[in-house]
Amino acid sequence: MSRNTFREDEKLKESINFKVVLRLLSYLSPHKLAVIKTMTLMMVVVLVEVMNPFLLKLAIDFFIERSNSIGLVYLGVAAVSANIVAMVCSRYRVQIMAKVSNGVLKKIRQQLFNHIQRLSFSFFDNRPLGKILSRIIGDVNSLKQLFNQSINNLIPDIIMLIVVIIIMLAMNIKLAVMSFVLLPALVISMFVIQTIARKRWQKYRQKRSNLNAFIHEDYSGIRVVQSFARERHTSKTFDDLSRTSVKSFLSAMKVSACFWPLVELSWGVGTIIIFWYGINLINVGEITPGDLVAFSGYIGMFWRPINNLSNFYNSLITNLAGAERIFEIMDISPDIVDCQNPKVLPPIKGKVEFKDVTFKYDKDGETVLKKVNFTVDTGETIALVGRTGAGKTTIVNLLTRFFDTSEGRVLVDGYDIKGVTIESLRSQMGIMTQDTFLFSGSIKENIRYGKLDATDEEIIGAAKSVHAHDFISKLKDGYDTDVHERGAGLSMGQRQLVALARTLLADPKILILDEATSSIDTYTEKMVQEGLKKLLKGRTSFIIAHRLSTIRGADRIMVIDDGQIIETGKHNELMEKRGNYFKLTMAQYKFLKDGA
Ligand SMILES: Nc1ncnc2c1ncn2[C@@H]1O[C@H](COP(=O)(O)OP(=O)(O)OP(=O)(O)O)[C@@H](O)[C@H]1O
Repeated sequence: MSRNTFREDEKLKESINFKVVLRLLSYLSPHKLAVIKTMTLMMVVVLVEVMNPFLLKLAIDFFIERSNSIGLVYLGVAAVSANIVAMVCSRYRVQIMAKVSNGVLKKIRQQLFNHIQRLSFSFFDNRPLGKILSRIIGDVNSLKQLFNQSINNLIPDIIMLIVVIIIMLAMNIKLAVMSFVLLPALVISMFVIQTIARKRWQKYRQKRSNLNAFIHEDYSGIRVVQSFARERHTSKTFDDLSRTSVKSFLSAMKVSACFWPLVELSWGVGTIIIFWYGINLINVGEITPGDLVAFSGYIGMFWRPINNLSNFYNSLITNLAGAERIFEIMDISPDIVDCQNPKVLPPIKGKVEFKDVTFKYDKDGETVLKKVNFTVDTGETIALVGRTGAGKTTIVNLLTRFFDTSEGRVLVDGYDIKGVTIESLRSQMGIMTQDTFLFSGSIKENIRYGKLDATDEEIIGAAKSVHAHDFISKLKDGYDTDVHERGAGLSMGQRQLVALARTLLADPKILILDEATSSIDTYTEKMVQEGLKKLLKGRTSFIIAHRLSTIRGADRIMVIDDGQIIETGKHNELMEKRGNYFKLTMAQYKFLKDGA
């Protein structure tokens, strides 16, 4: 999936990629038995269908002609019975296939979901969420059509076509050849129509995907849209995208609509030719009237699979593009993975070391951290300060292995974090950022996310520690109060208190608070700081805060500038030094004073 926004069309493939076809087919291998069953049932259906015109010929030429009504009744009963059997087989076949195709799709969707969850931040940073969603939902659904069509129609159609051609040739070569006269012209026109239509349908998909991406982006940023009163502006963008999408739909429809009339015309003209030529053959005694009636039945059976096959070809190309996009995502390896034979990080104490750490987000991009060195002892509280864009968040992103160092090493309790499993590393860390995300569900469930087997007492204990208990108890349903996705329904400060309780419940040995308390008012923050003080005991913690008043009590303050640590010390030491920290503090103090 290419990196883009709702303004750009995704690149789509034009030809059939057989590797993709094989990869798709491999999903059927656990269902071999079901596929064999379906094929057998389909053969029965095809056999009965092919038999019908022949039975009609028998009825006309043998029984009606000789006025043998008893024979006719027997033949009728046999034909009806055979068709009932075919109907039952057909129904059973559809049931089996529905089960198989849904099983396959469930597996693909699950694999895709699991895989995307493991992908690195950079994947999500570079792709609109709306487009990712259309992969998981839209593209997987389009595969359903492909699976159903290929197993339900493709094989029976091919078998039907071959059998019908053989029967027609066996019945009368001249009449058969006459039936095929229109075929080359039709195949060429179908091919032309399908090629144009396919391109247009692809265009429509691109436009629809852009529209999805825009809707998602707009709704995610709805607060910004409304606060700037930009509804009219976004409605216009929506209207433009929607109009383009409808336009591309209509343009594709226009071409596709030519398809059926063409087939029906060929079918009709073909049948007229057969009757005209057939009557001549009857007159010279070369065929019987029964032969002609049977032939007209076979001609329908001849055109139908041709039409289905060309439809299938079209759908194959269109839907394969969906499959390709799915596999393209599945083939993206996460940037951050466990090394070969990783160790499981044992329960840690919390010592952290950065050794000559250099880092760039992009290979050719700017160096964001330059040979950073520091050691943090177990239980120390470190504050990272510095102007915006200095590299503070990047430092903690490296510690949590959301990104890997470009050079140098990060050690936790002496273990190089690249040598241990990501799960054993991150499960011992608690990370809280400013954009607190709460899931839909009760407050209790949200706190329990930190420790899935936590008891109610533990949950309440954690909430009390961060002073969240008071406000939660005042809510109508207390801890069972429902919060909506992202925490709507709670104030920003309340959301952060819940998130703090969640993080503390996880009992991490290393705690990272990245602007985590920025939305808590000074009074609440004071309480939280009290609670945190108790809980930070015995934990190594990194606090990033622009509000310098919040980090005064830190054991050590590291001032970051341009990817380097330029000052280190306690608040008082740094203030006395009158260096960068002093300047930052004074600037903030002046700003607050002027603002007041
Ligand atoms: N995902 C990313 N891809 C590319 N560059 C990034 C990415 N994240 C951050 N950067 C760049 O890295 C530099 C350091 O960013 P970082 O987020 O570490 O700064 P910060 O000190 O935490 O800033 P702030 O106080 O504003 O949060 C910035 O120049 C930023 O533009």
